[in-house]
Amino acid sequence: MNPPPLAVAAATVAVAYSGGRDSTALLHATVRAAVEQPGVQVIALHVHHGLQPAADSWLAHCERQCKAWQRKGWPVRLVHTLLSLRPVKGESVEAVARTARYAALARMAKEHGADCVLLAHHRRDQAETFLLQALRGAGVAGLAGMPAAAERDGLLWLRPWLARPREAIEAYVRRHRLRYVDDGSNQDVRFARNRLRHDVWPALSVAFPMAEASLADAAAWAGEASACLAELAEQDLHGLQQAGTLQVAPLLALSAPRGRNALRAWVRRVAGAPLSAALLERLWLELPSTSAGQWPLPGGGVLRSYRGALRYEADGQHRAVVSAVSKDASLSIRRAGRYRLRGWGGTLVVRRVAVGGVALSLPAQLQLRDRSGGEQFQSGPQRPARSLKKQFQAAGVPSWSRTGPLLYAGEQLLWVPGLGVDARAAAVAGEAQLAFEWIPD
Ligand SMILES: Nc1ncnc2c1ncn2[C@@H]1O[C@H](COP(=O)(O)OP(=O)(O)OP(=O)(O)O)[C@@H](O)[C@H]1O
Repeated sequence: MNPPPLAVAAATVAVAYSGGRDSTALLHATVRAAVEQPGVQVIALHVHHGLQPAADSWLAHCERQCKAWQRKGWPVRLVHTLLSLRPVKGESVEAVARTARYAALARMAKEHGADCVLLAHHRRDQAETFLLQALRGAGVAGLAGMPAAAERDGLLWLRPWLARPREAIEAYVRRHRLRYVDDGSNQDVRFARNRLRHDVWPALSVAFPMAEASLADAAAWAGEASACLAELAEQDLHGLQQAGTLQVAPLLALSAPRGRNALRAWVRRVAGAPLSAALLERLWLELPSTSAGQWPLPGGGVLRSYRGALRYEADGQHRAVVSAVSKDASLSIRRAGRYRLRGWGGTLVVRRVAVGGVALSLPAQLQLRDRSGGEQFQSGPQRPARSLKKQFQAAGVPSWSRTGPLLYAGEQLLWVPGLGVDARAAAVAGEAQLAFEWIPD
């Protein structure tokens, strides 16, 4: 089996290592590939969820395994986090564990200088995810399953074996006589994925021997469809957004599937959470006849329509929390993603773009500042630099769209919320570049 793509990774590569069969195989293959590339260090990240007594012995196993490989001179070390999760009644244990696990993995990776984390999901996991999503009635974004590569929390998350059949990983483990731990909770049929594995998959694979490959293909098609919908929404939102609001009349002039696609994407962007199917349905029915209305979002915040524009407002409780948190003065951005800045009361969304951004290297050390009054901003290459106040007035940026930090690299002003990139900092065409968007809470 091919080793994971270390070429894309930097000097330190992190592998999420539960001690189970798949991540043991991936860690082993990664460390062996690192042996061939002097200078590359592998860190095995283990999360102890604090949910099962047996988890102590899994951590001990992972420690022993990494020490044994170190004794062979292999460039690997274990880093772990102990959590003590106490899901409250009604919360899904799996969901709580997953959220906390990814947060712990991200924290450990960053602390130890890795900017890429490898996960050991394979083709069977993808096929199962597709089926589980379909059984939940998901749309194409859910059916797309897990991405092979994703940028999140300032890290690159890779699943190098996502297209590999499960049998190939089992064969690898046998060939190298790898020892791994068996998580007893995988037998617990209260969890949907375990029911699928134990009750459905054996029968399905006998009746349809190609099930794993076909379902993983279907997930890939759904992924393409989902990417097309996201692009279409991006294009549509370009003409529908005005100063942080969504213009209702042009939205409703789109065909229903296209308009709903744009509305879903906008809410996800401003509220940072998906719109439920039921609320989307309601909005689509009520927007045409409501001149001033409001629709609370289950995750907090409210959508308000007024004078033909739809706006998102975070709830008061949330705002109180924001004002109690101090404003970050610096930020390191090395890749696209959503950067939540609680003290500033919003989220900085960073995207890769072909034109109109700043060079990829500039945001690596950003300073975040409030307006002090003397700033000069240049809106185009042939334009004079003018005070921010004049630029805001000329561009008709309302006061509530002027919130958010000014972004600087050293003393160079890069970007201003509501105005965009300062022309003096703009990247040249063809250069790798990033664009920003400020979304207030
Ligand atoms: N406790 C953990 N600590 C670190 N990484 C984890 C942990 N649990 C899961 N992962 C990572 O997420 C991947 C998927 O986890 P999941 O629980 O779905 O699979 P799994 O069948 O337990 O995988 P494995 O056989 O490697 O344990 C794992 O392969 C591993 O890379």
